[in-house]
Amino acid sequence: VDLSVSWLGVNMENPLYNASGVMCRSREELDAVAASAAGAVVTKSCTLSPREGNPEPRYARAPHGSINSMGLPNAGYEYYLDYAKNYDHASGKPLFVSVSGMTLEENLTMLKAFRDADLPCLVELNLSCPNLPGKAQIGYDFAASSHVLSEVVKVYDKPFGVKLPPYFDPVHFAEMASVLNSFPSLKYVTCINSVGNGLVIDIDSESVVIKPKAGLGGLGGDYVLPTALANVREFSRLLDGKHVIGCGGIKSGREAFMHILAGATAVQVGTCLYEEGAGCFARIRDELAAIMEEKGYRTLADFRGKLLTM
Ligand SMILES: O=C(O)c1[nH]c(=O)[nH]c(=O)c1Cl
Repeated sequence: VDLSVSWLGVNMENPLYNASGVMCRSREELDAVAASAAGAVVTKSCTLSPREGNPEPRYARAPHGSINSMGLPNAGYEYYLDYAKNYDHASGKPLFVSVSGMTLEENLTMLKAFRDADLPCLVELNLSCPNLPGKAQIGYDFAASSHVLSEVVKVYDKPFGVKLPPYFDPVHFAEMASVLNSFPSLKYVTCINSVGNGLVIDIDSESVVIKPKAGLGGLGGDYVLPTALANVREFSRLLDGKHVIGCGGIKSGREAFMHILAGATAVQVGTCLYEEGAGCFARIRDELAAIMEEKGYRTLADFRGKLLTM
C-alpha cells in the first residue's frame, strides 16, 4: 500500500505529522519529529517575542484524553524562522510554521518576515488558541476572522493555511466556510484545535488538574474525535478547492482512517504523541497500512472523502 500524499507542492511519504504545540517548541523536539516516521513537521505556534506561557501545571492527562492551558509558551518567531532557514528541506519532509500573534500587527510583522525569507515552508495561521486569559478565539468571530485574513493576504502572498477551532453548529460551519472561500491563497484548514475551556475534575483531590483559568483548558484525545471528524467532513464539503488537515483524537490507524474517510488530506497527532512519544508515527502508519490492506485500498485517494451516509 502507498501512504504518500502530494499537496500544495509538498510530498509526504506518510500522511501523519505532529499537531502544533506537541513536541515542537525547541529545535531538539522538532528534530525528533523530523527524525521519526512522521511525514512532516509543524512548529509550536509563535509570537513576536518569546513567551513563558501560563503557570504550571498547565497540561494534564485525563481518563479519555488531555487538557491543556499552556498559554502559548514559545521561543519567539525569530527562533522558528532560524530553524526554518536551517531546516533540511531536501529531507522530503515539509516544514510547517504555526503563527499565532497576540495582535493582528504581530501576525503581519511575523508573516512579512517569513515572506521575505522566501523559504519552502508553509504557514499555518492559528486562529484558535483557547488559552489566553481575556482573549477570545478569532475563529469564533466571523467578522474578525474575515478582517484578519483580508489584512494577512495583503502582506502574505504565498499559499497558507489556518488552524480552526471546533464548530458545533451547521450555521457556523457555513458562515466560516463562506469567509474562508473568499481567500483563494488560503489553501488549507487544519481542523480542529483543542475543544476549548473544558474542565477536568479529580474527585480524590476534589480539585481541578491544571492551574491556569481555574482549571479551564483545551481538550484533546478521545474526547474530541467525533467533533474533529464532523469538522473535517463539513469543511471538506463546504470549502472550494482547499485541503482539510485532520487533527483530533488520532491514536491508531483506525482514527487516521476515519479522518481520511471524512476528507482529510493528511492528519496530525497531538495528545497521543505527547503521551507515547515519536514512536507513535510508525505505529499508527503501520496500523493504517494494515487496515488499507485488509480493505483492498492501495492508496489514500482510494478512500479519501468517501464516507458513506445512510
Ligand atoms: O495554550 C496553548 O499554547 C495552546 N493550546 C491549544 O490547545 N491550542 C493552541 O492553539 C494553543 Cl496556542
